[in-house]
Amino acid sequence: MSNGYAGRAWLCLWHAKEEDDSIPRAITTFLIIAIVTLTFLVFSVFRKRNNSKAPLPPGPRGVPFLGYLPFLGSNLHRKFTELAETYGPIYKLQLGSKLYVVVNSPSLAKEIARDQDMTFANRDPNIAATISSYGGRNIAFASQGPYWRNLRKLFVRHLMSNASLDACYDLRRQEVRKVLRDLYRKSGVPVDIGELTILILINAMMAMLWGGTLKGEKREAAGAEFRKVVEEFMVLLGSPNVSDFFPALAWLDLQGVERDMKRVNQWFDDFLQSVIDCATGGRTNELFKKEGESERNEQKRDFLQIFLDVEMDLEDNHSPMDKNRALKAILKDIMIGGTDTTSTMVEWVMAELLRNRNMMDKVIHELTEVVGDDKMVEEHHLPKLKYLDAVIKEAFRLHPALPLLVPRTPHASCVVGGYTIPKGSNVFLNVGYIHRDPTIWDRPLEFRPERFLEDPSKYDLSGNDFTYMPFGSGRRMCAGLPLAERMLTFSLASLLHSFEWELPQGVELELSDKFGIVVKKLNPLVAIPRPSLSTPELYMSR
Ligand code: HEM
Repeated sequence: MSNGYAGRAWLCLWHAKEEDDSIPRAITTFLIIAIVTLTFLVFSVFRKRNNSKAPLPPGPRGVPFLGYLPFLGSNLHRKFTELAETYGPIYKLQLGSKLYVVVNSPSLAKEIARDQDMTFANRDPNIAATISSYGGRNIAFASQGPYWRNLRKLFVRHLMSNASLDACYDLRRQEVRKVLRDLYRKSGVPVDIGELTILILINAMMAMLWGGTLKGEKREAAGAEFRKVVEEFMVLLGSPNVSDFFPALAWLDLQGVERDMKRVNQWFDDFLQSVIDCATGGRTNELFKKEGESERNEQKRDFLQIFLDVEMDLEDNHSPMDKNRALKAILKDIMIGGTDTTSTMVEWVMAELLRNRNMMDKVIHELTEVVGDDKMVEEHHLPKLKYLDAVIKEAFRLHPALPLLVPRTPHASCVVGGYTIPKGSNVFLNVGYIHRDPTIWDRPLEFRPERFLEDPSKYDLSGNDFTYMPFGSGRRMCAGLPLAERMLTFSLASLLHSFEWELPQGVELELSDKFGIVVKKLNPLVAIPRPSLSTPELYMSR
């Protein structure tokens, strides 16, 4: 019987005389209620089956409208760890109108980053990231597809290859040597290690990006300005923004994040454009003509020059303007993705070594053996520094710069660990938690580099072992790993070989951290350098 027919029958019977029709009327009413209920039940079961057989992951309850937002606090990584203790290997959080899923076990991380890597290969950039990436058009935030694939291929093949990195070694070495010279002059004076290393990283990155293009004072001036801009950029990228949790309110830009990011981004953009113009000797639309070629320095091939010479296959649109934008997006990927992360790790390693003097002694002993105290560190020494390598790996385990990686977004609903992860949700791989899991690591809170020496082939940084992945894993893992490894080890080896480091008198070293897009030490590390090389002339070498 259709609902329309049942409805008409019920109306007829209802208007019949009460005394004649009370029984049929009751039966009909009962039948109609039964049919409507049955239809509703069948429909909801059918809908549930159609959607998925698996439930959503468990998770804490929030409050109406805001979800779990009021309970998150400012140290996201610690809150996520606390929740993992209660809800287990996978849980969900409703934050405003968005659903977040946190994964806390190696086996589920493998399901995401290997078994279903393709499904989870998208990102959902927040508003600040969307602005800074030209609407998700850089490597870090582009959705997977031909554009992202080609951009990443270009980056990895042409910039991160051993040949390219060897070709620009001289450019980054000069920057490290310059800092060592300055430090020599400041011997005995307390130094903020974080400030020192971000300076090394920004100057070295700038040298590699356009060091053969922009020289001398122009570059020095740009370095100081750049540091301020990169800092502001990182704060804006990591700020919790109401507009991200409630897209319907985004037009109000309540915290002004969108406004501020547009301003900072404009500075960045103008600067990059002027460097590109300088390299090409022409305007944007002449980018891929070879007019500026004669002025280029072929001896020191910077990244910009490598890029300008490469055929860019960006698939969707081949207009010169688009290539120009892709180029700027990649330059930003390197400046933003590569400087703060690497310098933060230098600071963590130095802090752990200053706290564990016996390990510091072992590192110094190894450097003396491999390099000699009458020489400066060179990149060819690095593969022989096995103990320093283990110290760095252990620092990545206990203090991963991005303990939640960069969230991934599935392009379709799927099932992980028996739970549905809906399309479009944001998925965090909680690497910080996995790296301290006592079921995986013996005495996980101890800093013990020896664990990486026991079986050196077991752990590397390439994300193949899901118990250890400070650079992520799968197709979205860090694209800059080869450069990060070289820069981090070279900077640390140079600082530790050229100087003895000690804490200022009375300073108590503690290792608490603070959450941000990169997790840093809460209190800056301050230490005093004293020259340790055999002759002062070595510090003056270039
Ligand atoms: C110690 C230094 C660094 C650490 C700890 C680090 C860590 C990471 C992590 C965890 C991710 C996300 C991986 C994922 O989602 O699975 C990432 C992505 C990325 N990193 Fe790094 N990174 C470092 C240095 C660098 C450097 C030096 C560069 C550039 C030269 C760089 C460029 C990128 C890019 C472009 C992405 C996005 C990849 C994509 O989405 O396809 N990173 N990095």
